[in-house]
Amino acid sequence: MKPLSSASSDLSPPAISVKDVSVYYGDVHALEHVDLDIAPGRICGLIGMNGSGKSTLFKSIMGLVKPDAGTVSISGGTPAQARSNGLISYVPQSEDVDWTFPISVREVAMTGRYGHQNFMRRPRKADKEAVAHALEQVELTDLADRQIGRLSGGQRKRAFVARGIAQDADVLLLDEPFAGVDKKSEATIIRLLISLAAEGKTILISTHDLGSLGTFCDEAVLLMRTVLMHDLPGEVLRPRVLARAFGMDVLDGQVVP
Ligand SMILES: Nc1ncnc2c1ncn2[C@@H]1O[C@H](COP(=O)(O)OP(=O)(O)OP(=O)(O)O)[C@@H](O)[C@H]1O
Repeated sequence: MKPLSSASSDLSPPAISVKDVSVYYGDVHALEHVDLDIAPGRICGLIGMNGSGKSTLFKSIMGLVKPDAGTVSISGGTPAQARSNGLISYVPQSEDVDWTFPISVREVAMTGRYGHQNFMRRPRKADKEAVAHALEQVELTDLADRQIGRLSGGQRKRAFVARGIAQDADVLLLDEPFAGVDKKSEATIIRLLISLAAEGKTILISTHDLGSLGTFCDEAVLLMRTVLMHDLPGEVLRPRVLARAFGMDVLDGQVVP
């Protein structure tokens, strides 16, 4: 496991940099003064109880929610620049996806190639090869032509991970990719994340599965509207820290909603 390094080298900016970000939904203070730097090539686990602001943080990093205060940068640029340059990919929570949309698994993965295509968006050989490779990696080649809604929970998550791989994004955000997912899909996703990080990709992943987090993350962040702790997983996952953050909601290493 790599040691925690909050700062990147002087030459390269952090892959993800969140500076004093606050987000309000009316009178709900979802995030307050969040500071977080993640260096390139790291896998960072994001934990926090329900409503602690994890999804809001992802959406702020993606530029889908505009912070009321503070700034976000992705490899030194704005989230909008990162999105239009295909630098960042997002696996949203299942509830945020319209599963009835008439799009196949292959087409979902192909949306990751939009940044590589011209305005006509006609897939070229390189796009088709990247998608085929991504589907193979997530073990969905056999289901490539199936409508996305006709997949299991784990297969749906893997389809979105395939989109990120096909996109060749530098930064991957995964919002609870293990929720409702079988152990095989979870193991496939974890294996892929480790190999993507070894290639230099940066990964921020939220999960309620605290047991698995310690096995593959380089660092962990405990969020409760603000960053309570950012350290090695072994430090953040200490029972005393978790008991303070989650109260009675930690049972056998699992956060119970
Ligand atoms: N669109 C919205 N409008 C109003 N309030 C919102 C909205 N989205 C989130 N909230 C509120 O903001 C706070 C943070 O929500 P968020 O979804 O970011 O938390 P979370 O940590 O992802 O939760 P969970 O673990 O349940 O997914 C909560 O109090 C939530 O009720």
